[in-house]
Amino acid sequence: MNEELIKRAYELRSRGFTTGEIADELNVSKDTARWLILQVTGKKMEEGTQKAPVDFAINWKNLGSSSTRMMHVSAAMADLALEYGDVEVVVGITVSGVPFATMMAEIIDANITIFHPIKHRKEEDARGAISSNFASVEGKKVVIVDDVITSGRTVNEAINILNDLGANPLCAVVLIDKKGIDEIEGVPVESLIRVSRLG
Ligand SMILES: O=P(O)(O)OC[C@H]1O[C@H](OP(=O)(O)OP(=O)(O)O)[C@H](O)[C@@H]1O
Repeated sequence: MNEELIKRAYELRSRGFTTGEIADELNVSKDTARWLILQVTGKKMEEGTQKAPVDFAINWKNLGSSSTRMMHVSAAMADLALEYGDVEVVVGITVSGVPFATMMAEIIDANITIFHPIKHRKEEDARGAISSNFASVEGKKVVIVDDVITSGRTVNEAINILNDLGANPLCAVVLIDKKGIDEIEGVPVESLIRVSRLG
């Protein structure tokens, strides 16, 4: 498995991806992305780089490649969200949170909108932003949806922007929470699969 990841990290690096982008693309931490790259750049004998960081690479392609499977899993995520009461707007984080959010909104008969995190925006002074093509969030009870939490930064950013826009974030729902957190900025985090460190 490591070999496959190392190869993918190398390919991404060859295509000009930064360490942060490789981490995002492979759903691993930046430390892990750095380690993967070092394995093929000849620097692997450097101190501290021989042992792989403790991390999990998430590959949900068997789910993402089937709309039927996505629908079932989105229904389970919607069910988690409904534990926090009526939801008015489902906020999908681009890119991978969007298909889950779209299906969840259909299942619970809520509106849908999309959040672009700052890392996907090009202008130097950009902040994360809610797309103007979709539902507005002001004064609305919203649920934030993404595929994976690694550091929690992206969900944290979404919560701050939604609060600034006058929304009421009820909870964040993700497929896999690699950080195993209960809440971010006072907003509960729910996941279908939660990874917990045992030591
Ligand atoms: O908890 P964090 O450390 O913030 O990482 C999690 C984020 O990273 C991934 O986004 P990315 O932009 O890599 O992928 P995507 O465009 O495929 O959604 C993932 O979809 C989350 O949005």
